Amino acid sequence: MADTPNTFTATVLGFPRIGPNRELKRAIEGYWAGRIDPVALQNTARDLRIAQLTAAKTAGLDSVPVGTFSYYDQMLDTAVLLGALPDRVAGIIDELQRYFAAARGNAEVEPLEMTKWFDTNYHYLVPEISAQTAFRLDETKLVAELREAAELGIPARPVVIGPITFLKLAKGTGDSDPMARLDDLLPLYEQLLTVLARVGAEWVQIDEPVLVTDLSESDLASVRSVYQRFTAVAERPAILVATYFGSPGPALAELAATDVEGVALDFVAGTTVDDVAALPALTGKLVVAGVVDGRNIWRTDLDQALATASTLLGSSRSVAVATSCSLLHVPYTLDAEPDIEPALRSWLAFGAEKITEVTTLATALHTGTDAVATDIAAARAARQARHNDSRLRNGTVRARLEALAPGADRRAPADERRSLQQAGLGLPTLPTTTIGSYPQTTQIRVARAELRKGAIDRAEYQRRMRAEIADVIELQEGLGLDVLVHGEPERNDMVQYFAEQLDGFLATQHGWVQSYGTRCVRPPILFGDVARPHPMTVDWISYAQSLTDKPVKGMLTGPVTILAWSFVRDDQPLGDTARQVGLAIRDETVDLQRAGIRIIQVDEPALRELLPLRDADKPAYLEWSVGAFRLATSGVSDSTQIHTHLCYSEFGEVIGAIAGLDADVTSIEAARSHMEVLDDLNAVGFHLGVGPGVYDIHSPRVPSVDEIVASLRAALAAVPADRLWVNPDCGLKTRATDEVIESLRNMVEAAAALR
Ligand SMILES: CN1c2c(nc(N)[nH]c2=O)NC[C@@H]1CNc1ccc(C(=O)N[C@@H](CCC(=O)N[C@@H](CCC(=O)N[C@@H](CCC(=O)O)C(=O)O)C(=O)O)C(=O)O)cc1
Ligand SMILES: N[C@@H](CCS)C(=O)O
Ligand SMILES: [Zn+2]
Repeated sequence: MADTPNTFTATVLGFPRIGPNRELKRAIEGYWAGRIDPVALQNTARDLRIAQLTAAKTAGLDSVPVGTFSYYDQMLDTAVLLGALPDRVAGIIDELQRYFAAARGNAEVEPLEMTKWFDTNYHYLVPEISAQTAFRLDETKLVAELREAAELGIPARPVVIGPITFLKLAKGTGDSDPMARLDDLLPLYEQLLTVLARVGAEWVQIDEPVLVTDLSESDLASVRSVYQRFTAVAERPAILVATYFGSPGPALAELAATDVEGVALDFVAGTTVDDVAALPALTGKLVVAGVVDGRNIWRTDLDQALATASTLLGSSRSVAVATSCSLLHVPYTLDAEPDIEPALRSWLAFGAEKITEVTTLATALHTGTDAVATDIAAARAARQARHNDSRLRNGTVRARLEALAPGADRRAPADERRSLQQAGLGLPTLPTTTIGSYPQTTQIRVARAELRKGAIDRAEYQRRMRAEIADVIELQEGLGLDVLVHGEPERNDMVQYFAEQLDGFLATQHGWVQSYGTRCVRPPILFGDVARPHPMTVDWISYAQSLTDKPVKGMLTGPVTILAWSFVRDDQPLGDTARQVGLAIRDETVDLQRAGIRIIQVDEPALRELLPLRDADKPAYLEWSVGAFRLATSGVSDSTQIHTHLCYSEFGEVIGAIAGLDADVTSIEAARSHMEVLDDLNAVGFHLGVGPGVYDIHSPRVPSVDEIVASLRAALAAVPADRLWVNPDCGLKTRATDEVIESLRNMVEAAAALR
């Protein structure tokens, strides 16, 4: 390692990988379905990587991340890199098949668990580490991608997830704590450093986002010892440790105390120039300044970003301009959105535009502002125009929120509501229901695509969706479910659907972002005050209710989830925006009730996801998030039953907040954690209705009646029968119709057997 490595000036921390037109999604799904062979898949992947590398170099990045491409997920790739796939897939000889078996399971093996990547809407696969995991370096993928970039003359910087993040996010199997295996993992990283140096890497980026969470003293000590140890490797690239999604807080001093050559810091999500100035030990290092937001889509305030970078230059040896995190979390380019109105468009920057912002800032920082004066002036004008735009403020909504009485988000005591609701609904004990969506068949998506292209008109679209609703109602009546749903066929997505109908939001046509594996979402852009110009769901639900005497649940997405899965405005506190969305949903509940709907479910699967990463910030978040939900659900009368639904997370830290939501019935993912959530709810005095998911909808496997009876018996050990509901873990939109019918038939039979 040379004493002074060549530094760089402009970079991003990682790239999206699905392809600008979701080419990778289509290729992988084609490979799974046997439509294309592995070579065709690999060719698509290579073409996407090469296009991206070339574009990055052309745009002027002088260090380009390599290795952030993935067929499914970067944590899974790291498990492959370290030989840490679970034994149950070891017998699968074909590498690609083994990889996808770990990712999504097959008829014989269970996949790895999936969970949210910090506070984002991206899901990673959770590595399983035991005392026996036999780590073994397999650098094939990373080295191949590095060589691929080198052949194109790209100044490539390999990226790997660091050992502390890898182990802290892993799940211990047996009694073992993954962190106990840290010392066993370090020689592999040391070996990797040497391999990368020999292939020509001048720098390596080691991602340690876990450093922005609260760490124990011993973990902090590991930060210093691990990275100091890495610097002792004789033949290695310069080391850049990357943190993102927050400030590394005390971990920064530990890194500063080592001889690593650089640190990447997120100045959008909390790190400050003072944090850097306070650590003289950083003076000799490269600071990669994440001043361009990698997670949101607003055009950067170049004046402010440049001020930050310039100040840093005063206290560091060198400064590179960068995005705050990988571009994984934003769409590829604004070029794909010709329909966005020009004024609004000028406020935005997607992936490609962010790369340009980075190079503009790097030029300004290192060469002077003259060369980019026009760009800086244009950004300033766009920001000013956004600030002054009348659509940002809706006086009526603000006045309505101001005028709300202090008790407006409270309902009568739960027991009073319960008797009223039971008298009105007359449900049996252990009522059966589903979470809302039924399979989103190709037929449904094609109808929507045809509507978009103008091949069918709105009346025809409505006719087809009504036919879907009628089928789903008939199916549920046939199965003997007690509380029915309309099946959500008309929804492209449970957030986008609402955003498309609310003022203050902008929906994109092609702004796809990976959520997990090949599944993508198009987060709407929340740019201004939110208002509901007209009812959003009443016609569909009323139609469904007209087909049956059983109660049909109105189905809405809650304010916290709408925010979590949108690009949110950055010019006011999120809690204020949440109240505006809460008010819009409240109006919808009132209209549903007026239309004769007696049960309304308001989904909040993202309640846990938005929980701040540091303990100190959690109480304030829980206060506003619970408040926004209560505002959304307290406009109806006490005889209307409010349900909520939570999934996709470990609920431990939000269990008190779930009780605080005060929903009459909460359906909650529980099957995979064997109903443990019920004990947690009991521990916080939860006494409302609860529907712990009795089977896992993430797998195509049909649960038997006996299995569901066993789940229900486990639930009955924690919850009295008069509070227990029977439902799957989550919606059924990603499942096939045949599986759904069989599974629900067994679920209804299991409930009947226990009654
Ligand atoms: C519950 N989850 C959600 C999250 N975030 C959201 N914003 N929404 C969610 O529901 N986060 C946590 C989880 C993540 N889970 C999932 C599960 C499934 C998907 C998924 O299936 N995504 C689809 C795209 C869904 C969609 O927007 N559909 C649109 C457009 C459909 C489309 O691509 N049409 C084609 C033409 C028709 C065809 O050939 O199928 C086209 O336009 O080219 C719609 O239905 O109209 C996916 O395909 O990835 C996401 C997150
Ligand atoms: N009502 C939604 C919730 C998903 S979390 C559904 O059933 O798909
Ligand atoms: Zn769910």
